[in-house]
Amino acid sequence: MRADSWAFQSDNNASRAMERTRGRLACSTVGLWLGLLLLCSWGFPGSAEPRAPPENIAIIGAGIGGTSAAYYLRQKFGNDVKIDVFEKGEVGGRLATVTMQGQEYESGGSVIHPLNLHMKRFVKDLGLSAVQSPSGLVGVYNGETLVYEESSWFIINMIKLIWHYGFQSLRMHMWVEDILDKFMRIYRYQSHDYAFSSVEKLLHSLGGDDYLGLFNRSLLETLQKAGFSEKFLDEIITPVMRVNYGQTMNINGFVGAVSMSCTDPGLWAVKGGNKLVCSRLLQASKSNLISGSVMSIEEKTRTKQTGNPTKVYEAVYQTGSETHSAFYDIVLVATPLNRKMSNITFLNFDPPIEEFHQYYEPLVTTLIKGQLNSTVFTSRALDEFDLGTVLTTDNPDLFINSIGFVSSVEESNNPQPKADRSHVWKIFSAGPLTKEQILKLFVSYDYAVKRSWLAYPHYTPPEKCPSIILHDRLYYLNGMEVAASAMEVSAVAGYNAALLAYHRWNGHTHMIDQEDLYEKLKTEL
Ligand SMILES: Cc1cc2nc3c(=O)[nH]c(=O)nc-3n(C[C@H](O)[C@H](O)[C@H](O)COP(=O)(O)OP(=O)(O)OC[C@H]3O[C@@H](n4cnc5c(N)ncnc54)[C@H](O)[C@@H]3O)c2cc1C
Ligand SMILES: CC(C)=CCC/C(C)=C/CC/C(C)=C/CSC[C@H](N)C(=O)O
Repeated sequence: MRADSWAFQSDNNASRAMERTRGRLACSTVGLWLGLLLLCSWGFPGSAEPRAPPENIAIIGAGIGGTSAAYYLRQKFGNDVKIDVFEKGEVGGRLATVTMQGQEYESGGSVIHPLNLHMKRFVKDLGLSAVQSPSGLVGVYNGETLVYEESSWFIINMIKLIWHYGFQSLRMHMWVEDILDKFMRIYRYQSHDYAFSSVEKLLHSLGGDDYLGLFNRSLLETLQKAGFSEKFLDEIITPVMRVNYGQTMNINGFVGAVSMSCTDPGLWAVKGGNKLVCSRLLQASKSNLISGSVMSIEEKTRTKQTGNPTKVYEAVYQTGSETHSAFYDIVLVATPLNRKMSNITFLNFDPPIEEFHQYYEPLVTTLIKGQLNSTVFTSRALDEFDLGTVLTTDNPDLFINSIGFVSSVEESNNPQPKADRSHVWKIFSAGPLTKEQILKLFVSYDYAVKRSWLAYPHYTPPEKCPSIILHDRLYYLNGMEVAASAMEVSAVAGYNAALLAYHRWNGHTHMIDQEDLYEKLKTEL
């Protein structure tokens, strides 16, 4: 009510009324100030003045997941927080190279999709450059013969594909494109700072129940229901799953689509090696790299300089033969949690943090410089053999998943064979190759280098992804690999965990697990 409306009343009434008004105004002014004070200390919804940042954050693992999380945590929390990144092996993790005759070759994560926007952005912002991945002709071998061979003539290829499989190849392409389009919604959500507390909620936000359904059903079931023929699935889809994930069509439909997207043109890699992205992210985030293995995490109460008792996490870690410990306000676990890969114990949590038993598929990468014995695959002589990659069908007699020629991390074009027609070839197999097996594949060879991996989750849908929030301020990134394992997915997981940690620290609940984000953000520029 406005005070001037009382001016027409009698003096007494007016003065009493004025007093009442002043009283009310005083009350409401006090109320207003109190309200303002409270809002300042709690934060305005939406435009929050963040609470003081955490003092110390730990990230366990310096692969692409951990280093991208460090980068985004720095952006969100600013320069006052100390970020320690623990790494028990090499920075890069599953992004790694092997050296042959002074040249480096990718032995882990190799190819990046042209629409992997986080990786693209990293390369641009961190002063790196991209090289095109080799795109030789592809053939499919079933143990007896090449059941499919690509031609260098686009039109002949189309005719061959339609002749063998009708329009299934085109339909497959459209199916993958739709899934990729929806995946790309995550970039919009993340650029608006939205975070998700579970992988299921993230997938659901991308495309609703159908999208989540992809993750819960096998690729085989999904594609059979969609009417793809057994011949097409055996001769085209299975070989692609074998080269990319070393598994069959029993993997989930989402990772199946991610794998199929590797048949798109324009795949690329980072000049000098993909692992450079990780070391540059560490530098750019001004993190402190600790070369050590984290053994346990336990919640403790500590009295900080302010005198207030505060809950923190104690990380016990080993560097060489020495054991140390340090305290953190927030911890991000950026490595698969299983005994063989990270062996981290969560001590005295109530309720206990569950043990994860995700089985990771053993896979061996062998790089060989030599002259291929093309007669293994075809009766044609080597000088008529023009395939750059041979994929294989699901035949138990075959001892390789694939073989393909590769270029070094410095080469920017398709590798040229040497005068003796020798190339560097990369072979994926479930186990290490014996000398006899190598001699079967090569007429002669100069060098062979192998690297064994626990490469990807063994996919067995329907699956439940581990929670991203393991405890109050303790986060887990690699549950996302249960949906699909790829560099870009780890970068998405790293960004999501950084946003989640930031919003939960500041109480921004409205930025977490928003429903219908796609619709809500449609009108935003
Ligand atoms: C052979 C192979 C080929 C691949 N090809 C591709 C590809 O072409 N394209 C693609 O996109 N993806 C590919 N991938 C998948 C991709 O490499 C991974 O999805 C991605 O690199 C995983 O990154 P990450 O940071 O989540 O995990 P990791 O890279 O595994 O990082 C985890 C890190 O944590 C460290 N660590 C573990 N425990 C501890 C501990 N207790 N204390 C301290 N440190 C610890 C590890 O040493 C490791 O460095 C491939 C993977 C393999 C193995
Ligand atoms: C996340 C999205 C939408 C796309 C990523 C596509 C991609 C690059 C997936 C990687 C799949 C993978 C694990 C490939 C391993 S083998 C790669 C290559 N054939 C090689 O020879 O090294």
